Parts: sequence; structure tokens; C-alpha cells
Amino acid sequence: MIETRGLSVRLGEREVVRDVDLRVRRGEWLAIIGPNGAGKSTLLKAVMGLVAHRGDVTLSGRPGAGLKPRERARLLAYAPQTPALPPDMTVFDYALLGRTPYIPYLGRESRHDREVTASVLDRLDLTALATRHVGELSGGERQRVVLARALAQQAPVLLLDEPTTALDLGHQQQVLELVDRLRRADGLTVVTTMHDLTVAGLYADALLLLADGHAAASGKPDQVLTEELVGRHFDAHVKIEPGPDGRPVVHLVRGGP
Ligand SMILES: Nc1ncnc2c1ncn2[C@@H]1O[C@H](COP(=O)(O)OP(=O)(O)OP(=O)(O)O)[C@@H](O)[C@H]1O
Repeated sequence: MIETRGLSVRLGEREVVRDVDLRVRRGEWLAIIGPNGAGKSTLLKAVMGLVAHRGDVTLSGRPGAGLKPRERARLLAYAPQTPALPPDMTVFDYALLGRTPYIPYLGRESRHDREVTASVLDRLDLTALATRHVGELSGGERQRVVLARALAQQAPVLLLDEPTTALDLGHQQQVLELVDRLRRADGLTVVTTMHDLTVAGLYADALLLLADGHAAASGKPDQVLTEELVGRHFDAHVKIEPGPDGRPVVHLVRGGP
């Protein structure tokens, strides 16, 4: 479970996240949507404790502010949008870093830690790349390796910053289905930022539309993905229709603004 109250972040002269309250229960998936620069990544970083903020963050009932890094890492895993990867590290060793909250230092990992890591790599189609160096990977392969590290952490809350932007269609589906299975089977709580509004509405239970740092709308996908709200906040001309399962499908209309 994850909750924020009055979360605000000031960067330089600007308040880029303003007074955001959110609540995601165990096993729920919240997708944060919004135009470029709306504050989506900054909001995730504030929840992670990576940027100074005002307001409260509660993780699985515990105040985020008092948590030691190792305690936080056992509660919360995070896959950033553009992480710096150590180029000479192998894919396996990089994913194994996800186990560091449970081991004193790398090299002291148990057989269980290596098994968890191998299993995550397998589920993300990365076993064949396990001995390759991270610096030699394609963009989509790197993105899946970063996700593998976060999943190897086995924390009850997973924060993913645009997790599928570099992925081909098949790997997008593989990643989203895997995360979806984990939340259904294990009660994983998921918060993602996403630009593909149709995909956000397809997988998430709830959407938060962030505009200029504040929560402009929130609710079920069909309450947030309306032509009026999307048109206004993204400055886009769209048509939105229910898909085969009733979830909204967002189409761009040619000749828009
Ligand atoms: N270190 C910084 N100092 C000052 N402003 C910053 C800094 N980092 C980000 N910003 C600004 O904060 C705002 C929010 O940025 P953020 O990356 O959270 O947006 P976003 O919604 O994730 O955008 P995108 O969809 O483009 O990834 C932007 O206007 C950005 O320019």
C-alpha cells in the first residue's frame, strides 16, 4: 500500500509537484499520466525519497521519512526512466543488484538470491543475454534489464517510470502482463507513469492525470480518459471509444491542433 498527502516538490524556482494526494491499495495498479513536464517522474522520485519534498509518504503503513535506505528498498522497488548503467557489468550481476537489500554486499549473495535473479531474467526473455555487458545492449534490452533489477528486489510496491517506451509491441505486452500477473498473484502494488493512454487505461485500475504538477483528475480509466480532459490537458485532438473489453481506446484525429 502506498499513500501520499500534500506531496509537493520545488525544483529551482518552480513547484513542479503541487499538493498531490494519492492512495494505492495492495494489489492495485495506478497509472500516472500527463503531458511532458507535468511532474510525473518527479512525483515518483519524491515517493522514493530521491528529491526533497513537503508532505507525507506512507509505505505499507510506515512513514517513508523515517526509513533507512535498506528498509525502504525492501518495501519499494523503482525502475527509473533513464538510469545510469555500469557498462562493464554483466546483465546477471546488474539484475542481482536488486537483491542488495537482503545481502551484506555483492559476492555474499545466497543460492536463493541467484535463483530469484535467474528466474526474473527468464521471465523477461533475458537469459540468453545474462553474460553480456550492460553497455552492449539495445535500448529495449536495457529497459528490460532495469526492470529485471527492480523485480529481483521482490518489494511489495513497484514504481515504474515509463517502463515500456523503448520496447517493441511483443515485449511491451510481456512486461505489462508479467507485472499484472504479479499483482494478481502476489498482491504487488504498482505505480507507473505512462504516455500511451490506451495502454494505461487497459492495465491500470485507476489513473491520475497530472497537469502542471497538480492532480487535475483521478478515477477509473473511463472517468479520466474523456475527450474533454485529454483534449484540454494534452492539447490534442482525440477520439475515445470503448474497446472490446469496454476500456477506453484513445485515437489521434488527423488535422488536430
Ligand atoms: N533538476 C531540475 N531543476 C529544475 N527543474 C527541473 C529539474 N528536473 C526537472 N525539472 C522540471 O520539472 C518539471 C517536471 O519534470 P518531470 O521530469 O517530473 O516531468 P514528467 O511529467 O515526467 O515529463 P516527461 O513526460 O517529459 O517525462 C519539468 O518542467 C522539468 O523541466
